[in-house]
Amino acid sequence: MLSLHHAGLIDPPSLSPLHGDVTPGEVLAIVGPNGAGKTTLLTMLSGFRYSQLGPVTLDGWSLEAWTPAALAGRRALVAQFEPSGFDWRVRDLVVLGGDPGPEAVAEIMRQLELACLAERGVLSLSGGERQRVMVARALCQLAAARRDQNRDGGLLLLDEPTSALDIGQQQRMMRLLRRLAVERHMAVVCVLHDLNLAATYADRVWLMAAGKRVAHGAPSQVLEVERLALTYRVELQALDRAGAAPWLALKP
Ligand SMILES: Nc1ncnc2c1ncn2[C@@H]1O[C@H](COP(=O)(O)OP(=O)(O)OP(=O)(O)O)[C@@H](O)[C@H]1O
Repeated sequence: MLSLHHAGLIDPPSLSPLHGDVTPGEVLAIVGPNGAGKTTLLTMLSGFRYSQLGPVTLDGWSLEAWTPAALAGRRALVAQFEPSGFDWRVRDLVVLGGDPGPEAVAEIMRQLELACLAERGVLSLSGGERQRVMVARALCQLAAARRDQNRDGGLLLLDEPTSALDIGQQQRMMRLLRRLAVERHMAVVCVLHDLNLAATYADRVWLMAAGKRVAHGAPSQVLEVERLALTYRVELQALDRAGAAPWLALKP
């Protein structure tokens, strides 16, 4: 379990103290306007940047206490902008962070519809294809560690993993993330700009604005039209869906 104990940052960008847990088996969506601090928060949750206030702990240990190798076996980050200098073959790139073996790699490639792209150079791929490759790489990293340590779980952090995907791929990506949480007992943290994806697939939502978490809870509690209108400075209309968070649409 990942826990924040009044964790935050002082340096610009600053993050106001946050308290809370991210638990295995759940999908947590982090939403908020541009510049709200979502990527900064994800960087702190992943241990690439340490909290300057209270600690962030993973399974009871401060992230600072983890060695890079041990941490790489427990959490994987899919960043918003991945370096793409070298024209890796897709098959080689996906196992760069860890190789879980041919069967597991083939399964991950199948899940992300990459099998037919395995021999291609990554620079020749479309934006959406490349985005799926980076998710596959993170899944291979965690699967390799799970196999070596003979356990389930892991923390998967993704920064806007659907930003380049068509709606079909968005649905398949979000369904995959849900399955990984439920069936593999992973904790999935996902920065999303699409509030309807957050409403449909997340168990909980954190709404960020100006470096602060301004609301958190179930999607139906957090994603209220009035709150979003104020936070995003947007005019929205909500279409009711029985038992679920309303479907949000821009007013013309
Ligand atoms: N090194 C830095 N020095 C000063 N300000 C920074 C630095 N890095 C980021 N910022 C600022 O901190 C704020 C939060 O950035 P962050 O990338 O976390 O936002 P975000 O919510 O992920 O935004 P977006 O939705 O546009 O991706 C932004 O205003 C950004 O310009």
